[in-house]
Amino acid sequence: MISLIDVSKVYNQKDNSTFHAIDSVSLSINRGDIYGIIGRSGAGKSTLLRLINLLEIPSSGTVIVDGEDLTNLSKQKLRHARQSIGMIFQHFNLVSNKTVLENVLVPLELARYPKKERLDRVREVLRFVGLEDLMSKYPSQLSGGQKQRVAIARALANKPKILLCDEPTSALDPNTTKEILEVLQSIHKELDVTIVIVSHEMDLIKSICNRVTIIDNGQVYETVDIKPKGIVNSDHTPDWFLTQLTEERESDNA
Ligand SMILES: Nc1ncnc2c1ncn2[C@@H]1O[C@H](COP(=O)(O)OP(=O)(O)OP(=O)(O)O)[C@@H](O)[C@H]1O
Repeated sequence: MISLIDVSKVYNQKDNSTFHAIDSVSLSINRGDIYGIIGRSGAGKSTLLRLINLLEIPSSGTVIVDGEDLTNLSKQKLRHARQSIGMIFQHFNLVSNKTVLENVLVPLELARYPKKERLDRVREVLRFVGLEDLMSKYPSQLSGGQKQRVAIARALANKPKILLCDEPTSALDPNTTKEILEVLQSIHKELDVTIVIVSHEMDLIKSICNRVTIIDNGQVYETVDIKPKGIVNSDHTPDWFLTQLTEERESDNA
């Protein structure tokens, strides 16, 4: 589904030296994978993800998505190919002065989706993420989890085959993280979308990914197949918080 062949991304530094953010990376992601990319801060995870849809143009190497060499396409053809690759971000990247409905409309307008069918499609994807009732709200009126759902709906609008997720739950609490992971899992199962997730959170990666690449210093350190553990139930109720805060005090007093 996705092949990166000997891909590098080199940045020019202010002192005229060069920095290899991604250094000769080759990897393949199969159709149907929930593929994790993990590594420490600055390892190159986000850069690698953005090379898959050419948000970052590789300095060298080849990026093949669904049989098409993206590195060889004209701007217009690349724009078209990108419609089958949705993306979500840590901080949601919604347009603040547009409503939920208008945010989800944007990619449909850009893709020249048939005008008469746009509203139905917006409703359909918002229903899928459970937000149909909030269509006329603005992002500032939503919780973090709701904002990420809108971002997911926007990413799904053009019926992508691949969803790229850059730290999708890093700005969310454990309860909301669980909800978003469940949405990602249903996208994978029900819509047959291949998912690539960048995260530094080991629990997240272990819960839903079936294959994981560890990135270090811009290079592939190792790729492993794993058995996803399932999404942990993190029902952090007020009682849970209280117990966490007081159990140490009680054992100190014992
Ligand atoms: N536009 C840029 N110009 C110069 N250097 C860059 C640019 N973008 C990223 N880098 C550098 O490339 C390296 C990899 O960055 P990247 O954001 O991909 O890492 P990461 O693993 O996602 O880190 P984090 O987990 O902290 O987000 C970092 O050292 C970063 O400073």
